[in-house]
Amino acid sequence: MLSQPLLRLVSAVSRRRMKLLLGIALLAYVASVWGNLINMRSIQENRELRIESRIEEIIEPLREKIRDLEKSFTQKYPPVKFLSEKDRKRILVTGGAGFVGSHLTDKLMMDGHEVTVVDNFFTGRKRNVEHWIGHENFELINHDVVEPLYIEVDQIYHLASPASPPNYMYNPIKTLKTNTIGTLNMLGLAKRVGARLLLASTSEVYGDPEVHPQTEDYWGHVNPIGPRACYDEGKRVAETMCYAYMKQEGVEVRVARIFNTFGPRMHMNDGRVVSNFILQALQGEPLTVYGSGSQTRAFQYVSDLVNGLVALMNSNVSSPVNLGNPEEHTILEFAQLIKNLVAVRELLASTGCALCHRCPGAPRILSQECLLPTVDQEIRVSDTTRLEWVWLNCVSKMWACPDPHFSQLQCLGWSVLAPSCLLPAWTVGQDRG
Ligand SMILES: O=c1ccn([C@@H]2O[C@H](COP(=O)(O)OP(=O)(O)O[C@H]3OC[C@@H](O)[C@H](O)[C@H]3O)[C@@H](O)[C@H]2O)c(=O)[nH]1
Repeated sequence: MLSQPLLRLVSAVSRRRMKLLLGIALLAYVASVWGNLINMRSIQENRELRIESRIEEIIEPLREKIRDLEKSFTQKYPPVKFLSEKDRKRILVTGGAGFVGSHLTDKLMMDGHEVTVVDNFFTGRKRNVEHWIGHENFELINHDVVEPLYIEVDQIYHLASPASPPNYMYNPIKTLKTNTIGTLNMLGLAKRVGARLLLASTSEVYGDPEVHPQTEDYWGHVNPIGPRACYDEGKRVAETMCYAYMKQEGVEVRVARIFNTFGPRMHMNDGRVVSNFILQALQGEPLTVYGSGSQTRAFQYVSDLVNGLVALMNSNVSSPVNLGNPEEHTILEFAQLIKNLVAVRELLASTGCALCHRCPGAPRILSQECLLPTVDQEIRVSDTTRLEWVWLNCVSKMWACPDPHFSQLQCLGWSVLAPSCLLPAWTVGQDRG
C-alpha cells in the first residue's frame, strides 16, 4: 500500500505530464495547420507561376509580330534639312499632289519648311505625296480652291488647275472657276495673312504667238472663244488679279509663265505630247504628229522648273517671268528621237493646223544672287540627254514586261494605265498648233 503523500505526488506528476502532453499535441496541431497553409500557398504560387509562364509563351510570338509590324509601318522619309524657327517657312502649295506640285513639295520639304498641300485630286494623285504623309512638317488637305481656305502661311505657291489640254477642256467652266475664283480666294488668303503668292501661269498666255521667241513683254495672241480659251484666258485673268491685288492691297506677287515640262509622275494619259508619244510607242502604235510637225516646243525637266519656281518666289522680281528651256525642237524632231530609240512602226502626220512655235527666249538673270536654272548651260545641253535617259529606262523595261497591256506598270514614277483606262483621245481638230 502506497502512503497518502506518495499518492498525491504521483497524481501531481501525471497532471503535469498530461498538461505537457496536451501542450505538445496543441503545438503539433498548430504546426501541421501552418504547414498545410504554407503548402497550399506554395501550390497556388506554383500554379500561378505556371499560368504566367504559359501566358508568356502565348504572348511572346504576338509581341514579336507587333514588333515586326511596327518596324514595317515605321515610315522612312526622305532626308529633311533642319531649319531654325527663323528660317523655317509655313508654305501652302495648291495643286501640290499634281505632277509639278508634288516635285515642288518634295523640294520644299527637303529644304526643311512646313508644307501644306491642298488638292481636290481631279488630276492630282495622293500617291505623288504619300511618302510625306505622317511627317511632322507635312499636311495634306483635300480641298477645292474654288472654296475659301483659312490657314496661316508665309508663302503660297498657287498651282491648282488642270494643265493638259484634254484635262482643262474636259470641263471648261470648272477650269475657268479654278483659275478665277480659285486665284481670288488664294489672293484673299495672301492679303489676310500677309503671305507672298506665286502664280503658276503658262506659256499659253501668249496664245498662238505672232512673235518668236515669246519674251515676257509680249502681250500674246489669244482667241477668247477658242477651244483652249478657258485655260489661256483663265490664266491671263489670274495674272491680272495678281497685279490688281499687288497695286490695290500691297500683296507681294510672283508670276511664273511655265513652258512645256516633262519628268517622272507625269500622267501617261494626260494627253500632252511627251506622254502621248511614249504611250503610243509602248502600245506599238504610230506616233500622232499633229500637222507637219514643224511646230516647235522647248521641253524642260521638272526639277529645273521647280528650282526656277523657288528661285523666283525668293527673288525680288515681281513682273512675270518665263520658266522654260530655251533649247527649241520641232515636234517632228522629238518624234524622231523617240522613233530612233524604239522600233515604232510609223509616224502619223495629221492634217490639223500646227504652225505654232513656242519658246521662252533668252534666259535672264532675276537678280545678282538669284540665277534661274534655265541659264545654266549644263542643264540646257543635258535636257535632251535626260529625255533619252527617262525614255530608255522606262521604255526598255516596259518592252520587257510580259503583260501585254502594261496595266498599272510603275517605272521610275511613270504610271501607265491599261488602254481601257485612257481618257478620250486628243483629237487633231481641238489643237491650235
Ligand atoms: O499627240 C500629240 C500631242 C501633241 N502634239 C503637238 O505637240 C505640241 C505640244 O503639245 P502639248 O499638248 O504637249 O502641249 P502644249 O504646248 O500645246 O500646251 C502645254 O504647254 C504649256 C503648258 O503650260 C500647258 O499647260 C500645256 O497645255 C503641239 O504642237 C501639239 O500639236 C502632237 O503632235 N501629237
